Amino acid sequence: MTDVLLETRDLALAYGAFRAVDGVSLRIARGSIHTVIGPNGAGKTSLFHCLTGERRPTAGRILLDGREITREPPHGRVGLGMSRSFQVTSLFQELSVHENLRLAAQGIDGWRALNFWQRLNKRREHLARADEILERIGLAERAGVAAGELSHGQQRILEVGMAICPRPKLLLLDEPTSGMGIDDIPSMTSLIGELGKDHSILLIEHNMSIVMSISDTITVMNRGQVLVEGDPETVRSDARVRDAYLGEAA
Ligand SMILES: Nc1ncnc2c1ncn2[C@@H]1O[C@H](COP(=O)(O)OP(=O)(O)OP(=O)(O)O)[C@@H](O)[C@H]1O
Repeated sequence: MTDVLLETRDLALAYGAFRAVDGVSLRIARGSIHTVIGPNGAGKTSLFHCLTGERRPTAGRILLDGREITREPPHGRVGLGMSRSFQVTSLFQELSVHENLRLAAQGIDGWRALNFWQRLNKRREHLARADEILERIGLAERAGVAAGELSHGQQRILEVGMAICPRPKLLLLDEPTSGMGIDDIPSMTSLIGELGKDHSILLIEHNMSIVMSISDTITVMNRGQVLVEGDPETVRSDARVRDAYLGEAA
């Protein structure tokens, strides 16, 4: 085992002649919260899509735990321990909060192949996992409510809970606070900070106060490339970062 959980080497994604991701080399340390920021159009979402397997990079490599996954399809990456929460809501709206979590815990067990007793044991395990996650994400009191009845912010929190149910090696979060009301943002921030204690997380986030308060490492992208990387203090005080964001405002 190395300390680097996810690595990209000279990763590129071109749309026609335009290189949205242009030679990005990242090293995500095991056990860290690593955030990618950058002005609009910097290439963050394109990078994220390469990592999840939704987009095939035009050049470069991706390694998870030292294993090449560059050509692995999205479901293969999930099987290898990468889990993501979605920007668009992906819950079963009619099912209860608890049932959504149980289904997520059941995830990739492929339990149709198991015998009856194993199935029963697995079911107990999944129920226990759902209970544990309910507590962890602070939705225990809403366990029996249909997911569709939750506030938007609570739905986003449930999505993160579902993403951690199968005990992923790496949790990928794409703008978990997008569309959230100001009142819900602190719960999401503290949830991610809390999860960072025993998970490795790659986060894409616009909200600077969140980024600065919970990240161990920040990679700043600009025009498809890595502009600066370091801890929050280093990034905050870097003139190139200020210039990139000022350029965006202009
Ligand atoms: N499917 C596509 N076809 C062509 N160009 C695209 C496509 N998707 C994104 N782009 C372009 O690639 C560049 C990077 O976009 P991307 O969405 O990755 O940036 P981003 O950093 O996530 O931006 P934002 O913060 O606005 O979401 C932008 O100039 C965008 O217009």
